[in-house]
Amino acid sequence: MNIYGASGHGKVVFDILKSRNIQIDSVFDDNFEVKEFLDFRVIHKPNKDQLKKPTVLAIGNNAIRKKVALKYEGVISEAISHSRAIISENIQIGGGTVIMPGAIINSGCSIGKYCIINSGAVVEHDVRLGDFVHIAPNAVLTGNVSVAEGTQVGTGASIIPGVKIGKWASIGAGAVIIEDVPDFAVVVGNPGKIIKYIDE
Ligand SMILES: CC(=O)SCCNC(=O)CCNC(=O)[C@H](O)C(C)(C)COP(=O)(O)OP(=O)(O)OC[C@H]1O[C@@H](n2cnc3c(N)ncnc32)[C@H](O)[C@@H]1OP(=O)(O)O
Repeated sequence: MNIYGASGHGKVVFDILKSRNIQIDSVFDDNFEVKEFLDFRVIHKPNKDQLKKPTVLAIGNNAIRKKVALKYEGVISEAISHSRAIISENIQIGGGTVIMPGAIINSGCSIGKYCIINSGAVVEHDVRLGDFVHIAPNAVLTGNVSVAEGTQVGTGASIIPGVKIGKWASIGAGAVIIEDVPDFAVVVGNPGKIIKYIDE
């Protein structure tokens, strides 16, 4: 399998693959200044042969991940998870999603494509996540929460049951979200308040 993204996030993806005894063939990155990644020489323009192996996207930024995912859609891997994540068998999960160590995903969830469920995040029963969502470390999504495409839920944020969060929004680290959040909103604090909107 290949890793696309010679970054800190890429190192955690590397550990996920190792936890599943999956061989890493090549590491790609668009940045020509990044030449090495762990024991790998970074490839900047992968050729057709190199792209025959399934490729895991290891790009933390949701918008950049979307751009690269659309370019390489045919070669992106199935969802992958660390062997020490706890994942219900009764969930749906889209290709290209990565689940870090210690994450918990409970029954009835529907997780989109190309999401990141980061270390120790809790995704409770019946949560729905759109594509390109990032749930940062230790964030907690309680039952029946929904998060639309491209939104980042910051580290340690908590969202009470049933709240709906719009697309391409950003929930600040440690925020406590007790009401619905509109598209593109940036929300911080306890209780969460909108401080601005992200430029579309
Ligand atoms: C493995 C990994 O590392 S995964 C990485 C996960 N990443 C995260 O969790 C990051 C989450 N991001 C944040 O919390 C960011 O601060 C954001 C997105 C909420 C805001 O970022 P920016 O748009 O750059 O806002 P900026 O830093 O200019 O702050 C704007 C105001 O909000 C305040 N603010 C920013 N973040 C927070 C926060 N989490 N909680 C409370 N207040 C905050 C700032 O103090 C500032 O207040 P002021 O105007 O009174 O000075």
